[in-house]
Order: sequence, then C-alpha cells, then structure tokens
Amino acid sequence: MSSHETRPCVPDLKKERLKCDFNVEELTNLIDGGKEKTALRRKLRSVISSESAYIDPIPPEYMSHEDQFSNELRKTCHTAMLMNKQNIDIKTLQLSKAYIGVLKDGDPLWVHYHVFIPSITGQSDPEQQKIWMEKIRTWKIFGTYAQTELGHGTFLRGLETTATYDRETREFILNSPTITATKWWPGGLGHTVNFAAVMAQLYVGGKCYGPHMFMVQLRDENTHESLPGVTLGEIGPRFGLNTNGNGFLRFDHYRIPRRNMLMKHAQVLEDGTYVKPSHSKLSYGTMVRVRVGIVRDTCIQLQQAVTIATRYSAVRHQSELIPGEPEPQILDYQTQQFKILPQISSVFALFFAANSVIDAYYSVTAQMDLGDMSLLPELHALSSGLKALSASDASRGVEICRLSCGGHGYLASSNFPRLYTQTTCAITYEGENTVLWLQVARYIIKSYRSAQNGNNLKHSVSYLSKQPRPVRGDLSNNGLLEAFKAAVFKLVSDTEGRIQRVCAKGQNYHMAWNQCSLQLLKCAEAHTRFYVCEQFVRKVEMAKGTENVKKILKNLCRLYLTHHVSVNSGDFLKSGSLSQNDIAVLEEEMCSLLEVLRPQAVSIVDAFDFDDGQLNSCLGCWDGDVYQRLYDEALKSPLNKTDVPEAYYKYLRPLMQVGLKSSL
Ligand SMILES: CCCCCCCCCCCCCCCCCC(=O)SCCNC(=O)CCNC(=O)[C@H](O)C(C)(C)COP(=O)(O)OP(=O)(O)OC[C@H]1O[C@@H](n2cnc3c(N)ncnc32)[C@H](O)[C@@H]1OP(=O)(O)O
Ligand SMILES: Cc1cc2nc3c(=O)[nH]c(=O)nc-3n(C[C@H](O)[C@H](O)[C@H](O)COP(=O)(O)OP(=O)(O)OC[C@H]3O[C@@H](n4cnc5c(N)ncnc54)[C@H](O)[C@@H]3O)c2cc1C
Repeated sequence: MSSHETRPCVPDLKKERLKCDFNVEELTNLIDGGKEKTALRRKLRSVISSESAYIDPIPPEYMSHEDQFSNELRKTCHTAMLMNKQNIDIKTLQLSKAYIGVLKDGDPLWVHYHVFIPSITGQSDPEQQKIWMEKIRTWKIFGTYAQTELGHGTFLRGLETTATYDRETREFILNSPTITATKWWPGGLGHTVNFAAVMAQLYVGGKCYGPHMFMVQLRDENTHESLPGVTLGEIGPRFGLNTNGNGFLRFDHYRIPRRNMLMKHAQVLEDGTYVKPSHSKLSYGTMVRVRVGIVRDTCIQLQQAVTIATRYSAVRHQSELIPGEPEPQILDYQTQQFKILPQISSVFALFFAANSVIDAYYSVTAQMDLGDMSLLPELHALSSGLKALSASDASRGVEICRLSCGGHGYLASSNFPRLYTQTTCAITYEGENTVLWLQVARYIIKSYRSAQNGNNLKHSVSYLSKQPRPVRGDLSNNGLLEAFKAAVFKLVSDTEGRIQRVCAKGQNYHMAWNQCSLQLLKCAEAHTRFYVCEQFVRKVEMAKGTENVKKILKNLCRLYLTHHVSVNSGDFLKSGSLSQNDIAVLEEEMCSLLEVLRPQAVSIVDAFDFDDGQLNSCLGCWDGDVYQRLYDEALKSPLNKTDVPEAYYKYLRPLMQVGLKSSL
C-alpha cells in the first residue's frame, strides 16, 4: 500500500483508494525504472517544492505576454543556479518527472538543453566539441536549433539560407536571400539565446552540397545585442507554449570562420575540398534523437491528463443510473470508463514503446560510432513511426480526458488547455506526423519489395518476409499479435499492388505514390501499432513483481489489444485473420475489462505519482476537493477585484443610457 493512503481526501476518493488490490508503490517503481529512481525523483521533487522562487506572483494566465516570458526565464535561470549549487545535472532534472509543473507554458531554454546541445555533441568533431562545450558548461553560450524557415519546415532540401565558402578568407558567408529564407520557430531564438546551430545550404566553388549545420554567434556575449548582419525577433503569440521564445532570424552576408561548420561527418577543408559524410543523412541525426525523446515526453503528458480525468470522474456525480437512486460517480458509466481506461492503457503502451526505442537508439548509435550504418534506416523508421503515433495518440487522449470532464474541463484551472497545447504541438514539430508516416511507409514498401525478391528481412519488418498464417480462433495475446501481422501484411501487399497497377497505367512512380498515400499512411500506422502492441505484450510477459501488479499490467495490455482490434476491425476482417465472431468476442471482452479495471483506476493513476503542484488542476487534486478549488480559482480573476468594472462606465453605461431608437 502507498503512503498516500493516509492523506485526507473526500469520501469518494477514500472509497476508491480502499478498493486498491495492488501495491501502488511497486507500480510507481516500475514506471520510474526502479526503486532507486523513484527515490531520486522524489528527492529532486522535494528540492524543487521547497523553492519559493517557483511560486508565480500571480496566475500566469493574467500576466502580459512579456511578463509571462520574463517570469518563465526567471524560473529557468533560477533552476540552472540551483542545480549548480546542488551539483545536479540540469538535463537529468529536466528529463525527470520531478520538474513537471515548474514552468507553465514553455521553457525558453528547453531547445538549448535538448536539441542544441545534442547537435553540438552529435555533429561536431572532438576539437570543436572541446571548445564549445566548455563555453556551454560555463554559461557563455546558450543556443537553439535553427532549421525551419518561413518557406520550408518539412522539406529540408528546399531550405534557402545559404552558407557560401570564401576560400580567400577561409570563412562562410551566411545569407537569407528571400523573405521565405527567414528562420522561423526555433525555441529561445527570439530574445534568449546568443548562439544557434543553423541548417543552411552549403555552397563551395559554386556547387551546392545540400543542408549542413553551422555554429553561429547571434548576439554579443556581454551586451546581448544582436550582431551586425543578424536580425532577430520573436514570432508572436502561439496556440500554446507562449513562453518558449520562438523566434525569427535573418542573415545579411554574415561571416563566420570555416571551423564553425559542424565537422564530425562532413568537412570543408581550407582549400575548399569537400569531404563527404559516411551516410548522406547523418546531418539529420539530432532530429532522430529528439523524436525518440518525444515518445517519452508525450507519454508523460498523457499520464497527467488521465490522472486529472480519473480523479475527477470518481468525485463527480451526475444524472441517474437507476431511476430514483442517488446520482452515481460518473466513472460508473460504461461510456465514461471507455473514455478513460483505454487512455490509461495507452500510457503503459507508450511507456514500454518509449523504453524500447531509447534502448534501440543507444545501441544503434554505438554501432554507428564504430562505422556501421546498416541499422540507421531501421532506427529512422522506428523513431519516426513512434514519434508520430505517440504524439497523435497522446493528443487525442488528452482531448478525450478534457471532454470526459464536461464543462469544467474547458476551464484554464483544469489545466487541460495547457496540457492539450503542449501535446498537440508534438504532432507538428520534429517532423510533421503525415510526413513521418510517409517516411515509415517508404521503409515498409522497400522492405516488402526486398522480401519479394527473395531477401530476408530483419528487425521490426521481419514479418513482412512471408504471408503470416494466424491460427483461426486463437484469441490469446500471441494469437492477436499474429492476427495483427497478417492484417498489416495484407495492407502492405494491397498497397504495393495498387502502386504497381497505377504505374502500369502509365503513371510515373512518384505520382503513383501520391495517389496511394492514404493507404500508405494506414500501412505505416498499422505497422507501428503492431510494434507497440508487441512491445506491450513482451514487456508484460517479462515483468517481475507481485501477482497483483502483474494482473493490472496484463489487464491493461489486454484492454489495449482488444481496443485497437475493435477500432481497426475492418483490417482484420479484410485480411481474414479474425472472423466477425472473433471481433464480437473481443469487443465483449473489452467491455468486461472496463468493469474489471474500474475499481483500480484511481490507484493506477495515483501510481503516476504527481503532486498537486505538478498537475496544477482544480479537478485533479489528490484530495478531490474540486468545487472549493474551482470557486477559489475563479476569485483570482482580476475582473473580480471590483464589483463594477471600469469597462462598465466606459462602454456599457453609455450604451444603456442611449437606449435603442427602433424597436426590435
Ligand atoms: C535518447 C533519448 C533522448 C532524450 C532527449 C530529448 C527529450 C526531449 C523531447 C522533447 C523536445 C521537444 C522540443 C522540440 C522542439 C522542436 C524542434 C524542431 O521542430 S526542429 C525542426 C524539425 N524538422 C523536421 O523534423 C523536418 C522534417 N523533415 C525531414 O526530416 C526530411 O526533410 C524528410 C525526412 C521528410 C525528407 O528528407 P529528404 O532528405 O528529402 O529525404 P527523402 O525523403 O528523399 O529520403 C531519402 C532517404 O533518406 C532517408 N532518411 C530521411 N531522413 C533520415 C534520417 N533522419 N535518418 C536516416 N535516413 C533518413 C529516407 O528513409 C530515404 O531512404 P531510402 O528510402 O532512399 O533508402
Ligand atoms: C511549438 C513548435 C516549436 C518548434 N520549434 C522549432 C525549433 O526549435 N527549431 C526549428 O527549426 N523548427 C521548429 N519548429 C518548426 C517545426 O519543426 C515545423 O513546423 C515542422 O517541421 C513542420 O514543417 P512546416 O511548418 O513547414 O509544415 P508544412 O510542411 O508546410 O506542413 C503543412 C501541411 O503540408 C503537409 N505536407 C508537407 N509535406 C508533405 C508531403 N511530402 N507529403 C504529404 N503532405 C505534406 C503536412 O502534412 C501538413 O499537413 C517548431 C514548431 C512548433 C509548432
């Protein structure tokens, strides 16, 4: 039993917590990656919670755009100082759940820590790293990742910023020749960072060698003023993440030394000789790394949303289930369970998938460091697919959680608006989802064709080697995984056949690809979903611990499988891997699982172990005292400072005094 049990809460939540039949702490340890990690996270959290500097002077919603930014910059700089004093690595803190809730609407230094620094370590040679990392460590350099332009985000080969080598002076000249060449979006670029890793088209001796990365100083290290030849600013209010300091940047024939090209993979020698990288896409390496990180990030966003929705659903009573009886907790409605419990199962699916792709990332990059690039395509497809799937599942999940809270979910004080905007952006950044799905499809179709030509396939696509033959009527986990394989195989073979048919009618391959891209997207998503299901099943099989925790995991895994079979039943029926009767049996099982898991729901989300400060939600608080909190938050509105606002005297009273001339 968790120590949480002893804290006071409303009777509804007390009753829920008493139903708990598993060890909450054990589940928390599993999600953290072990007891020691839970202890470390809690220690970090207690450091953070005791800092008065993290208390916002007023709720940020009521601050101006400028004050919001300055308030968050204050907190992020305070964190750097604090971690320095405590000898804790700031990146460790930021990637730990302990830091959640400190910054409300985006961190102006997030891209510095998680995109810029990995670019320097992953793309520059040892000598360059030594110089720049020393300056980064001593806080002389704060940087961003400046790739996207007004005209191009997705199509990197279309970038217009140029870096032209001047052999005489051994410098590169950076230039933004058109309005659409303006760098647009990089986090912290507006007014925070003084350096950037800039992606630009490399020109040497009149020849273009494509996008390469350059280390560029943008602001004076002492005055912070932008340097001559550089124009900088912020891009204005956004859907969310309004304190990230997203900025724009233009270059006017701005010169940087030759050695400011990041030279781990490709080089330009003093005499202008271009040295090719060992793989043409190595300069895209930072994006692969961040995509891997996003899977874990979105899983944590969903954990917060589902904690809020579950606790609120246990406290909220509405309508009648049985006429004349007291109003039930809304969590007792099957439809409400169907909104929330699949989201809880999604958290675990994404959690196991995130762990597996992080492991894959480290093992493939270790091989690449030894010169073996053979697994890069697999890593690219896996990280692209999981980034796309996690971002879209988590965003949809957060929105479902919001809807499950009715009107109160629409209040800023529920924290759903922020959670939603902070999750849905992951669909767009680091590779727009549709575009990444198409990259996955490209890998799948290529692999399928290779198998048709008699080659053996490995890793995540090995099942495309030959038609899978699932055993009819086997609805066990392994049986369902086999059915999944057969369904994806059918989608892939049909789509490939369709591309061939379109080509046979005289269409060129690229146009045929575009005409089949709806099916290609389906193939990519189904393949990635199968991967996530397989990871879930295997990780649950391997899970150690007490029987009751294993039972929770097994039920959640089963709910995930039955739910996704039900949602995609057409694909299973078309492939013949499941019959109509199988689907009906599985849908019935899914409904029973909702009932089985419902009494444990509050305790499962308790195991995510967020405190009230982190959830920052009137609806999701530990003690369930939602109505008082909603009322208290409303009183904080500046409009409630006076009974009659100034706007009444300015606008409403004059109007009321005139009255309508004509009758309506
Ligand atoms: C480890 C844990 C760490 C945790 C740490 C971090 C945690 C933090 C997480 C939260 C961070 C949040 C902050 C994020 C801020 C947002 C930053 C950005 O958006 S920044 C801006 C982000 N912007 C974007 O993401 C832009 C998205 N656009 C792109 O990435 C590219 O333009 C493209 C991939 C769409 C096409 O590229 P193009 O050159 O036209 O290529 P073609 O299509 O012609 O394909 C040719 C061949 O290349 C292949 N290949 C391709 N890529 C790769 C790769 N990476 N590799 C290998 N191979 C690759 C492809 O498969 C094909 O192979 P084949 O079939 O021929 O064998
Ligand atoms: C919050 C946030 C933070 C960001 N931070 C950074 C940062 O730090 N650094 C940085 O460099 N960038 C950053 N970006 C930019 C981000 O990476 C790009 O917006 C993203 O890569 C998408 O590119 P785009 O905006 O050009 O969209 P577009 O590519 O123009 O997409 C528009 C539509 O066209 C479709 N489309 C485009 N190409 C294809 C295709 N080949 N096939 C089918 N459909 C296609 C897309 O699916 C989409 O529906 C950030 C963006 C956001 C929202």
